[in-house]
Amino acid sequence: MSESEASSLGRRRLASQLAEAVAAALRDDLRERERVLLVVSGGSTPVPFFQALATQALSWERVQVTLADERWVAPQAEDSNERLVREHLLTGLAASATFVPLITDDATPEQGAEAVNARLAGLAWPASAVVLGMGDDGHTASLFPDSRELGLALSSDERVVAVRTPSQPRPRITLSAARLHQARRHFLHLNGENKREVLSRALAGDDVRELPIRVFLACPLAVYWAP
Ligand SMILES: O=C(O)[C@H](O)[C@@H](O)[C@H](O)[C@H](O)COP(=O)(O)O
Repeated sequence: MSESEASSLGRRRLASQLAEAVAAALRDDLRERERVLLVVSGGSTPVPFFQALATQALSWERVQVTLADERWVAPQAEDSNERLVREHLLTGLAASATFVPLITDDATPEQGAEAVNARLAGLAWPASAVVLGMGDDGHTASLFPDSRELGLALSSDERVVAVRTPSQPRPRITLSAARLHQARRHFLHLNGENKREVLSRALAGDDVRELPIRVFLACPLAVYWAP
C-alpha cells in the first residue's frame, strides 16, 4: 500500500469513527428529546464523514441539520456548503433529516441575516453536536482572523453574523461563537500535518483573534485528527 493510500485509508477510518460518535450522540439525545439539532461545517474535510454518517441508523426524521457557516452563494453553486450537505449527508438513511439553510434570496448576507436569525430561533437548541473544521489560518466556521467582523462574531448574542474576509472570495454568514457554544458536544475534524501544527500553536496560546479556533479549546472538544 502506498503512503498516500495509507493516509487516505486512515482519514476514511477517522471519518467513520467520527460518524459513529456523532450518531451515538444523536441517538442518546433522541431518547430524551422529540427533536435534536446537528450543526456541521463545510469545506472538503467533512465529505467522508457525511457519507459515513448518512449510513447510520437513527430517527433521522426527528433530526434538524444546519451549518456552522455558509458562503453567500446559490445552493447549486460549486462552493455552497448546502450543496455539499445535500449531496453527501442528506442521502440514504439520513435523507429524512430536516435541513435548515443559512442563506436567503437577499443579495447580501447583511440583508439576509435577520431572516436567518429568525429561522434558526425555532431549532432544537442546544445542539446535540457541533462539528467544526479548521483552516490553516486557525479559522473555524467563518470566524476568520482577517475578517473585520471577527470581533462582532466573537461577542454577538445574535445567532448569525454576516462576515467579509479579504482571504475569502465570497461574503459569508456564520453562526456566532456564542451560538456555536450552545451545544452539548463539540467535535473538531481535521487532517494533515499543517493543521496539527496550527492546532498545537492554538493550544499553546490564548489570543482568539490570532487563531479563532481557540474559542473552542476552552470547552470540552473531541479532536478527530488523521495525518
Ligand atoms: O465554509 C467553510 O469553509 C467551513 O465551514 C470552514 O470553516 C472549514 O471547516 C475550514 O475552512 C476547513 O476547510 P477544509 O476542510 O476544506 O480544509
